[in-house]
Amino acid sequence: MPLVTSTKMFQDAYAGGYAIGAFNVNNMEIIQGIVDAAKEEKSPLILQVSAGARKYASPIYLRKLVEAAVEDSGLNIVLHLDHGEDFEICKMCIDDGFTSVMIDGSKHPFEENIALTKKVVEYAHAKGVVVEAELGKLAGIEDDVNVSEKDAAFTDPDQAAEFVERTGVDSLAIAIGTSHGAYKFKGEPRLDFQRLETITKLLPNTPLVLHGASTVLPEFVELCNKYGGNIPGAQGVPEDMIRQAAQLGVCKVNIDTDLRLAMTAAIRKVFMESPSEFDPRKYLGPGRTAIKKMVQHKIRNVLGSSNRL
Ligand SMILES: O=C(CO)COP(=O)(O)O
Ligand SMILES: O=C[C@H](O)COP(=O)(O)O
Ligand SMILES: [Zn+2]
Ligand SMILES: [Zn+2]
Repeated sequence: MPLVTSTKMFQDAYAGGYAIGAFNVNNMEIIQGIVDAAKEEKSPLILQVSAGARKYASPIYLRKLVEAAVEDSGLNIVLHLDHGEDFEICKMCIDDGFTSVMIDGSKHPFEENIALTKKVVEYAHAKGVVVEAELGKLAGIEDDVNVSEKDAAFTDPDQAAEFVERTGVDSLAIAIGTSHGAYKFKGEPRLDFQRLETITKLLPNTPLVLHGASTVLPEFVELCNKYGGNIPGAQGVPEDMIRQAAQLGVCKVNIDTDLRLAMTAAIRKVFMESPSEFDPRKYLGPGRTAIKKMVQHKIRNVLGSSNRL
């Protein structure tokens, strides 16, 4: 089985009202945990690599590990660049065999974002690679932010329609109130579902992407803290909101923080309970198992992508 693009995965997910998990990978244990879970759940899968991950593990190691995962699992897997910030990194990944890239031009003015995205789309499509772009600012929106500030940060539906039309991009990451990391909301979690519905109406059949979609399950924060961690006040996107988003055109759900928390909790537990242990396999192994359980939970209970191969 080869690396594949997300085109068919997204079509099926859109029609079925479920979403595909896009999980960030940084090393062998993380990749193995995720792929094992997807295999057991018979789920489509996107593995995504950030610039930071490429710097940490080196591009060739990550690519070869993902190739090994494809060969070993027999799964169709999408290899995706997460948050590519310029044309060069997108080109590098496309030339390197990635099947999907994100060009994140969201920090640029609208017209510049369009020009940059279009350039990546032209290069990628010529090589059979698909492209995700982003419109709107993902930074966490606090309760005391007023309506016009929120309007400026969240994705404008009319602009989204124009953006997709003019760039020919394959999927679009939108800002409706999520943010990266473990501290997403100060008060009650809230996402702008009305905005999401408007975007979906204006862009029927365009797969939407939700970044910053970790739930930050209290159980795992508590485990980290119990075993010597210090992560106070962490809060993520409730699982029901992810389910709701998947019904409204969101086909790709990005998850990194929840994997980090699961792995960290498991490793902390070994360190606390077995202080004389110093074989890395004895803590990286449980870390890998924790990743697998977390991904299995997401696929089965939140994203709805089990048995969708
Ligand atoms: O959006 C993400 C990667 O692009 C990850 O989001 P989380 O920090 O919520 O896991
Ligand atoms: O969107 C960000 C992802 O969580 C990746 O994070 P990173 O840049 O620390 O690798
Ligand atoms: Zn962004
Ligand atoms: Zn992201």
